[in-house]
Amino acid sequence: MENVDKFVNTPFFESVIERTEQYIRSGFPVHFVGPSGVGKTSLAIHIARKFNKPVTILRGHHEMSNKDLLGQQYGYVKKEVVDNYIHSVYKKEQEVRPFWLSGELVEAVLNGHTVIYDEFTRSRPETNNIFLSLLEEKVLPIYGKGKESFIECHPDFSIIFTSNPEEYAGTFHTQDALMDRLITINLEPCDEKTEIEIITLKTGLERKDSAKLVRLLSELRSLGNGYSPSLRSSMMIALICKEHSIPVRNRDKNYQNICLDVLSRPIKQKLPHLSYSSVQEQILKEMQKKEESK
Ligand SMILES: Nc1ncnc2c1ncn2[C@@H]1O[C@H](COP(=O)(O)OP(=O)(O)OP(=O)(O)O)[C@@H](O)[C@H]1O
Repeated sequence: MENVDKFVNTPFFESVIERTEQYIRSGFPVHFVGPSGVGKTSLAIHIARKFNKPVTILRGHHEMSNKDLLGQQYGYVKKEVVDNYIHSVYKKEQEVRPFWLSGELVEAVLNGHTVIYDEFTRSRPETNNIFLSLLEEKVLPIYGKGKESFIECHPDFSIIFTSNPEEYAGTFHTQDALMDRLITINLEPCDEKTEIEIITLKTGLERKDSAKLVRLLSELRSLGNGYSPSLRSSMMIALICKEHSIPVRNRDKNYQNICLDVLSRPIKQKLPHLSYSSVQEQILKEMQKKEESK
């Protein structure tokens, strides 16, 4: 689908985009924090493109190490020069030196890329330590490469971090010193109008059907705490309905089944005291309520 990568911009995003651009142009790194599926990565990519520099995306994970970011020795290269120009003289010179493969962050720092470090709290704090000097002193320390111990940061280099809130499974507590260097913006879930726009544009579902789906999701989100089911869930349902010509009608059995399959897990997460079947009853009850109130 042609609109898959398109960022849907509505008044909801205007202020945060403007502020982020200002902070970055003043040389400060920005950090978007928010629940899963709220649109942090999409927003970061959209803003990063505005700087007209190559965009490097790093994705944090438990196994990420300094070697991934900075590079590492990757075997050896051997150079051999044989001089046999005069028959009676045979000279051979050999040079063996370690082959260094630069990490992605090095390229980005040297060449002034805009970096998105997505889900950075999924990397270990000790891995993220290198950002302390990069963000403050504008130098990147290079370990294990002999004499050259740091590289200077290109003036165009900028960086946007994203993360889920700390209580999310699989995230590490970030060192205060790193948090202190970032401007952290808490991303709230978008408003209904924006969600309808995103679904309509990205899945091709008719606007009135997107609106119906978003209303149902909003009701279900108001049960329990937190932002769930996410925008990802509404897009999944919309795309399946669109591609298989399933009517977005609360009494339609196929539509009900898709909603139950996609929504039961996230709703159960919000309402852990309920059994799986009670969660499904709750979803169906909400769907019936909507149908009656039409
Ligand atoms: N403004 C937008 N325009 C178009 N699509 C969007 C927009 N915001 C979010 N989306 C879509 O919603 C889905 C979730 O967005 P995204 O991956 O950016 O969320 P996230 O907050 O980074 O999630 P996670 O924390 O799980 O990585 C994606 O399919 C994305 O394309």
